[in-house]
Amino acid sequence: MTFHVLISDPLSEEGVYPLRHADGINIVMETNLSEAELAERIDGFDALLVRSQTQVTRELIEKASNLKIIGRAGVGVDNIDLEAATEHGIIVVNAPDGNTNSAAEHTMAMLMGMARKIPQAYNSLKQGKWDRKAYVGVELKNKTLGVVGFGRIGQEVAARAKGQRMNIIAYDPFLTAEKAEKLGVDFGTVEDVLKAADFVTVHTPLLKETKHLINAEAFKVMKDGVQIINCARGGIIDESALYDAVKSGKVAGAALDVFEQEPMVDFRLLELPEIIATPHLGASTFEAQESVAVDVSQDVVSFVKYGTVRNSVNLPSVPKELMKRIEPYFDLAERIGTFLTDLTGETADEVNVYYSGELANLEVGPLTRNMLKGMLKRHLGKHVNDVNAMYIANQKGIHVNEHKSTESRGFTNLITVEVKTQSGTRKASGTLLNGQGARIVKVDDYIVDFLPNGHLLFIRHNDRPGVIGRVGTLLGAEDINIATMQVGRSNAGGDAIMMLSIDKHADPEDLEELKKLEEIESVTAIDL
Ligand SMILES: NC(=O)C1=CN([C@@H]2O[C@H](COP(=O)(O)OP(=O)(O)OC[C@H]3O[C@@H](n4cnc5c(N)ncnc54)[C@H](O)[C@@H]3O)[C@@H](O)[C@H]2O)C=CC1
Ligand SMILES: O=C(O)CCC(=O)C(=O)O
Repeated sequence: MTFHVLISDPLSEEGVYPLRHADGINIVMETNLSEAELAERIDGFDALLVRSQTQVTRELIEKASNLKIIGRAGVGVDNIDLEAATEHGIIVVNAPDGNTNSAAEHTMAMLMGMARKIPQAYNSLKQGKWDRKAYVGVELKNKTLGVVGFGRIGQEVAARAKGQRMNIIAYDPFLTAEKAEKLGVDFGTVEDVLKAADFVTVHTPLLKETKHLINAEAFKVMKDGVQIINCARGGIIDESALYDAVKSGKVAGAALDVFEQEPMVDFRLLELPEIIATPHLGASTFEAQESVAVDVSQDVVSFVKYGTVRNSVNLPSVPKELMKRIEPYFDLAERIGTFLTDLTGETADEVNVYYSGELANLEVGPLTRNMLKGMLKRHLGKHVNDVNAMYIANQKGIHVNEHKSTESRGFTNLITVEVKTQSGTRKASGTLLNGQGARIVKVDDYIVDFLPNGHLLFIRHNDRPGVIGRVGTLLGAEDINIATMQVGRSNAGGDAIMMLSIDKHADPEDLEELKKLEEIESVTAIDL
């Protein structure tokens, strides 16, 4: 089957090499589509690759009934509705490191260009003026650079600024005293940073919390004559507050690569000679563009070939080594989930997943997601996958808890899922037998041993002589052949179960006669 990829923003041709050379992938590059045209075209595509221009909105995602993966050739995913993607089970991948260097270099270029008024001087010179007095700058040496957002780019900028003999003070919620000391920077609160800095540079993502982080209040805290840079995202700095701060002389210079609205429509800020700007060029180098496009292309290829990705934004990525160890359990976990849904015939209020033996030492999140996928797909169909299984469970008010114990109960590995519903608690345990595949080894409190696949009948009955024979006869009368049968009981003459594997699906009417038998309490058909 061909996997169709739509590329809707310009990506480096070298960067899409991995896609072009993978079997079964068809690429369509259409980089001039309007929002409406894209919405018309999107259905039928399995993957969509974008940069920052294409707005991947909820409306677009809802029209994309085949979409499985969105690749962002870059870092910021604020142009993608992540919640809508997750809800629809679409993996979003980005390229977190490919443009770090370029963005840091661009920030330094903006810092130096701003401090020495290079764009302004160049413009003046081009107009035939030899004006040296108007373009006196300031040195960076011994000045303090305040870095707000000390992730990949913030740290790279700081390292370069130290080369200019600047002092660095940074704020990031993840920056600790120990890390700051190791990196040779001071650290403090946002306010500490804004107060101390001669130059401020922001390197956070645009989030609810960072929108207008630099606003009129923040400008008040800063030194008079501060200069400010935004090479991260438009909206982190409140543009209207910046305009006023520059006009009033509080801010002596600003260097902007990104804007609240892109492409820019309101050029008012650029009427101020103190402001220099570029049209979102932070990542626009041949190297960065090739690197980010290669990264997302490789993730799409890996998704098509192996179903795994490296840089998912809405699904925790699983290291290769871990993946090798837990992948064999995916199918078992999913089947236990489906088995329990059929067995209970109800939706769960609470699900407890117990991992024992060697699984207790591993990160088991991906297994829990696969189990939930199995559990939810019965009612929600193919729409559920491991990207949205946990999200959907939470949305539906199902509490999911993971528990681990190294005690192996005689098995080298064991997954036990306990489901609490309105009518009670049911559970099933499964294991992966070396070389023999998956087995369900316990249902409720009964020890069993059956393959979790095909057509199954779970029968609860009273332990009486002859009941097994009568079940066989009645199924025979319905032309249902029994392949295997397991029985278990609490005590002789007490509650008992039969686990039958049968050769074809049993319709409810086929089971009516069975249910009428005096000893039978319940009959549940399960198809895995
Ligand atoms: N102009 C351009 O072309 C480019 C812009 N970018 C933008 O640069 C930004 C940073 O990218 P990276 O450094 O790669 O990301 P990153 O994820 O490595 O770093 C972001 C840092 O911001 C911190 N942060 C989050 N909320 C914060 C808050 N309220 N206050 C202070 N810090 C906060 C995070 O803890 C994190 O350490 C992103 O917005 C990205 O989209 C990235 C590449 C190119
Ligand atoms: O695609 C681009 O050129 C923009 C890069 C960017 O802003 C990012 O990676 O967050």
